[in-house]
Amino acid sequence: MKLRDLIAVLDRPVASGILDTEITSVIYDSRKAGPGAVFVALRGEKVDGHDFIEKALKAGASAIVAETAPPAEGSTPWVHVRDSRFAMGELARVVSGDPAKQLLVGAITGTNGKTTTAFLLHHLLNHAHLRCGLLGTVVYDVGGELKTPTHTTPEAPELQGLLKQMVDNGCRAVAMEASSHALELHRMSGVKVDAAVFTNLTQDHLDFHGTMEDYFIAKMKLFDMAAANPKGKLIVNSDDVWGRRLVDKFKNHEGLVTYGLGANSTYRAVNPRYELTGTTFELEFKGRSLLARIPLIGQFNVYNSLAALATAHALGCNFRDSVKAMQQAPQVPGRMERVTPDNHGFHVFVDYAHTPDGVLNALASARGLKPQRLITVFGCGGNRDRIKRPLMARAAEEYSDVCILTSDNPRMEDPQLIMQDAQKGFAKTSHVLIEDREEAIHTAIKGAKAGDIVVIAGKGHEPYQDIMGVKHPFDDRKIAKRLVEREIRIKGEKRLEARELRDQRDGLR
Ligand SMILES: CC(=O)N[C@H]1[C@@H](OP(=O)(O)OP(=O)(O)OC[C@H]2O[C@@H](n3ccc(=O)[nH]c3=O)[C@H](O)[C@@H]2O)O[C@H](CO)[C@@H](O)[C@@H]1O[C@H](C)C(=O)N[C@@H](C)C(=O)N[C@H](CCC(=O)O)C(=O)O
Ligand SMILES: Nc1ncnc2c1ncn2[C@@H]1O[C@H](COP(=O)(O)OP(=O)(O)OP(=O)(O)O)[C@@H](O)[C@H]1O
Ligand SMILES: N[C@H](CCC[C@H](N)C(=O)O)C(=O)O
Ligand SMILES: [Mg+2]
Repeated sequence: MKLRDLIAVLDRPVASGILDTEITSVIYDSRKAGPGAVFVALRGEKVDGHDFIEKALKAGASAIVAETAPPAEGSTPWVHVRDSRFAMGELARVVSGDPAKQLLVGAITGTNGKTTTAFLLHHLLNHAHLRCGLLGTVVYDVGGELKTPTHTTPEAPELQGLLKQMVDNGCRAVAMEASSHALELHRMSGVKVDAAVFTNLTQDHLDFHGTMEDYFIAKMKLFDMAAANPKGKLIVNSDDVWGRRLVDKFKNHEGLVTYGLGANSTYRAVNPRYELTGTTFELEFKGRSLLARIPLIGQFNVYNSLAALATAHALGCNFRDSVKAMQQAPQVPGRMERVTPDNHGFHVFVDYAHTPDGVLNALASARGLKPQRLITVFGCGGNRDRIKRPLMARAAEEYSDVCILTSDNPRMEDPQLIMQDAQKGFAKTSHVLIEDREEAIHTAIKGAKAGDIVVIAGKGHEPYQDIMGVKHPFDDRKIAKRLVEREIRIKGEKRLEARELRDQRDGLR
């Protein structure tokens, strides 16, 4: 496509140089530059992409998009824009042929529950024979082909490329997470959103957004996008206080639907029953009531299921069929994932709770299963929101009988200092500090007795531990399974030894 045609989509660009240049890709990293690429200079948190324009050109980039005017001399194709991140979204969309136009786009935002709801929606849409892609924290599925994610919501050029692959692979829909970073940084700009879903808003990412209000404003952008689509649907958790603000803002929008456990929701769950193997509840909708069963644990998964069901319905799936299909919902990797066999004496769950509210919800769910004792292993990530650390400790001890505070991904920080930050939130004394995460998990499992539940929170599906920028292989689920098997073996051996001793003693009598 010619640069001239491509930039027609931008708002008042100031272009110079040869505009008939052929453009085949949009990039924002000079190290990936080559012929056919338009390099978009982004002002970053660490460096300024404008400082890499020369490098991009030397590497063969065909054109530049920048927030600065071109140097006086030179004939480089150059497009001067007001906001290069926003421009990048539009350019990436057009270069990829606007794939979202050919897909039903269900996008989920909120502090917690995005991944789970996206997985559930993906399941329901596939079940309704709407071949569906999935983009989020755990996996990118572009229609049968799986990829390891770089971000929860990737940068615009990658995002548009993935959507295009979905279209090429015959997908008709996509279930995607819209992170607040992505919304703030215009990674989704230009994407046509058919259904915007709001799960909840609680404290996280204040290092990036500064205040809860700004964090909320970032999330709200997804709803402006859906509201701009004449067929757009807005699906909101009306039990959440921030959700109610969304409801208020869009109360006159005909695509607005709500869900929750509260009395006035469009989709409402009542009488939930929580068991080790799943949850049942009655689902009320327009005076009808259906019995729903999900193989997922905890009240928060009732919310995630309601969100997915309401969205699938809004996107045209048969409601009754979807409710039935929820019985076969997939286990979301690392979200209250049980690693112990059904008949085991105590149970171990691996969960991704890494916010105060996430921890509270995960542990409340475990409590709902009525354990003898609840043993929690958790830590806080480095180089991220520091304010949440003591709040996570507070949340952990609220429901736990024993808390083992350990290291999560310390990244470039000292794990001892992160733990000290968190420790300030403990009001009681029933906690232990063990920096080595494997040792912490081992201590919890060794100490667990029949009837107990161990929750290992924070890293869920992550297969690594990020220490000083190096990702060391580390998987809570694999480690917990291995340690449980070891305990079973040791206990078995001890029982055998005791029996042999008894037999010997009896033989001696
Ligand atoms: C806070 C944040 O989101 N940062 C994003 C931001 O990085 P940055 O502002 O620090 O960029 P920078 O390193 O200063 O570089 C500025 C520009 O110079 C360019 N550059 C740099 C060096 C060079 O040699 N050549 C060159 O062209 C870079 O490619 C970039 O375009 O822009 C980068 C490129 O556009 C992103 O990759 C990066 O995501 C980083 C990796 C990240 O960790 N983001 C996380 C926090 C994130 O986005 N998380 C959310 C999920 C959050 C949730 O759980 O809800 C997500 O969607 O994944
Ligand atoms: N609806 C919910 N409300 C509150 N907590 C939830 C909800 N759903 C999940 N959680 C908790 O939050 C954790 C993260 O869930 P999930 O991965 O689905 O959310 P997410 O929004 O995608 O998170 P992230 O932004 O980190 O990717 C879960 O492991 C669980 O402990
Ligand atoms: N999406 C989350 C992941 C946190 C996972 C946790 N294990 C940590 O490292 O803090 C974030 O970027 O804050
Ligand atoms: Mg996620």
